[in-house]
Amino acid sequence: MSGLADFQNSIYLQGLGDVLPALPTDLTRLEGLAERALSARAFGYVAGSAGSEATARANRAAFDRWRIVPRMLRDVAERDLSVTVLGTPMPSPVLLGPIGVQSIFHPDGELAVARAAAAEGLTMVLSTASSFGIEEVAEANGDGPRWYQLYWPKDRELAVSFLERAKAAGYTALVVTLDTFTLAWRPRDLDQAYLPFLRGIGVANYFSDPVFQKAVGGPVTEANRDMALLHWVANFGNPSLTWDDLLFLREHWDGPIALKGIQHPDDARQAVDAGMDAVIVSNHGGRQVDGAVASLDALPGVVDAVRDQATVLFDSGIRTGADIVKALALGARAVLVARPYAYGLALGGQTGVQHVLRCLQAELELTMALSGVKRPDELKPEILVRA
Ligand SMILES: Cc1cc2nc3c(=O)[nH]c(=O)nc-3n(C[C@H](O)[C@H](O)[C@H](O)COP(=O)(O)O)c2cc1C
Ligand SMILES: O=C(O)C(=O)c1ccccc1
Repeated sequence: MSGLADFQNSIYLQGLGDVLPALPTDLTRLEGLAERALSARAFGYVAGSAGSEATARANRAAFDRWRIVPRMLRDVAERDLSVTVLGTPMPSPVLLGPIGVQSIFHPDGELAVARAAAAEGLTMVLSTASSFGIEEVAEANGDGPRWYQLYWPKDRELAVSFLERAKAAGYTALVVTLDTFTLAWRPRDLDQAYLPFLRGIGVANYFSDPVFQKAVGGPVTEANRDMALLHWVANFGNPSLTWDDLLFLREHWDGPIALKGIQHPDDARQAVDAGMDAVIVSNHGGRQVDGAVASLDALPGVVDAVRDQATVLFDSGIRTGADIVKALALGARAVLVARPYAYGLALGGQTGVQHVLRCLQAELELTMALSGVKRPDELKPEILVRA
């Protein structure tokens, strides 16, 4: 028995005093509960995907087409899920993926998530589009491990300022998201004509930035707020970036860099050629290209292309411990989870996020052990069959 699965025992023991878990332990049920807890706008924003949402469905269906074949009598008494990813030690191969504008889910937003991540020792990836600033979130995260996700703005000076602030605030690795230089066609948000940024939510890092402030004639007040929001819209994403631009990032960030949003093996190879440390196989949880390949189906090709020349991480569609087993078996070194912890945040603040993280890790550990696996690096494609 190891620490992660102790969570299971503690639940049963609390039951002896008639205390039940505050939230379901089947994390696939959280979305339905969050729908009741959140405003229609906030729920549509988090649960929604691009277009007909075919990619989001494909992400889930891809997990279901792989099945685990458990092995017996392999002495799994001593289990160890810890890994080190891009220099960051982790108790299990699970990270909190970047999610913007978290204050629409809970007033404490990223601060609650930063505290939850630190309490569990897991790495959080802070979005550029956070509702609280880089420095405030770092403070809430304390000694917890943290990475920074960059939405690369048009203004290079602003990009450099974000990187310098993240470095100074103790974020150790950089995640550069490539698939969202503009938001996709998202009917749930369009039908409600809802974009949080235009309401001034999710722009904290911009409004607090000295370079941004210089461009809008000083600190953002009521007087220049509309102008500042228009400047945000004009600057948020940069559709003209190419592979050559990555050199600029390398020059301004001296830690590890991961490219997020990779699906094609050739793009993965280009990332390696550009000296990147990692790629994150992701289709943004189906929120960008409707009708795209399921992220899990894209994973083996990327792993094959990269071999051991870069670290391969994975996200999009992870909801259970078994999903994590499948992604690791197909070659991911670790996974990022997103919507499940946003639902935990909506339903229970910091405690809700910790519930999600504990359930996922306990279920991962138990599923591995019951399948005959003690450590993440023992997970190989051979443990899976096609359904
Ligand atoms: C509400 C919401 C906001 C997001 N914001 C960001 C973001 O700011 N930066 C980013 O790189 N990815 C963002 N993502 C994408 C996630 O990091 C992740 O790639 C995706 O949601 C993974 O799929 P999952 O939700 O099925 O776990 C966001 C996702 C959601 C649901
Ligand atoms: O909503 C998103 O998926 C997302 O990644 C995003 C994009 C712009 C700002 C904040 C979040």
